Amino acid sequence: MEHATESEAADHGETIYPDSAYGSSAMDTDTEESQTQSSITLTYDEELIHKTILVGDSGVGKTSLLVQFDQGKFIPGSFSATVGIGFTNKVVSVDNMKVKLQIWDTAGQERFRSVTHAYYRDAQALLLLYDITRKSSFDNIRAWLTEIHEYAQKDVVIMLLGNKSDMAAERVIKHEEGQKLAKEYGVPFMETSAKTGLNVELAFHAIARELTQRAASQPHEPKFQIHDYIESQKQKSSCCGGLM
Ligand SMILES: Nc1nc2c(ncn2[C@@H]2O[C@H](COP(=O)(O)OP(=O)(O)OP(=O)(O)O)[C@@H](O)[C@H]2O)c(=O)[nH]1
Repeated sequence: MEHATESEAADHGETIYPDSAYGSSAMDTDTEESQTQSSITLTYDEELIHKTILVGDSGVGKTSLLVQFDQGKFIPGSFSATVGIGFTNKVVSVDNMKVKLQIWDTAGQERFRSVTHAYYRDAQALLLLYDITRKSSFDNIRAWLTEIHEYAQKDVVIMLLGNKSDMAAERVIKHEEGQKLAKEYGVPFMETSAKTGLNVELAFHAIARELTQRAASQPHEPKFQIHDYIESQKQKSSCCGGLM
């Protein structure tokens, strides 16, 4: 099994999340409005912690998407590949309930694959990203899905995201291609931009809502329809802003 060391990270000029593979992380910011770990202790129900993992090829924008969701900003400039794995906690509201998303950001590079596989089985949701300007990242989605089916829980919620939608001039993967692939695998799909923030909140809120409804619903109750929710919220946000 490959392990990332700090000296290895320094050699490659990469970002490392110290000790994150063993349960703590430099990225553990535990925020709704950047709350600290201690201030949040009593504000959420322990049962409503949902583990979500970001996966996809190196450079598709996983870290950037998480930073945009957590801090509402995009840091342009040189690309610093993730080493190993790190997590960020973020509290979101679902129907007036506080729900904590523990979001694991994985390294897309092949050499860290065995490290990240170990985290799949605890994940309740998985955001699978490709870059709309890089065909290879889209072509690799099938291989990612094969891995996911091998290592993750059977009922894991998967969402396909075509990131970097702001880069219209460099686009090589059409929106419809992403939609078609997602349909083939029966997973929800949307295009996102970690730069402009397009659909970033929506992606994470849809996951939070789906997992919360699953946790709370009775067998006879109608199931939450994540596809319908995403479509309705896309329409709302293009007209009025804000998530319901
Ligand atoms: N224009 C644009 N650039 C983006 C977007 N998302 C990420 N980038 C850029 O793409 C590069 C890679 O982004 P990262 O977030 O580091 O990619 P990653 O998937 O976390 O990469 P690994 O850590 O190696 O797995 C960086 O230079 C980002 O600034 C986006 O939505 N739009």
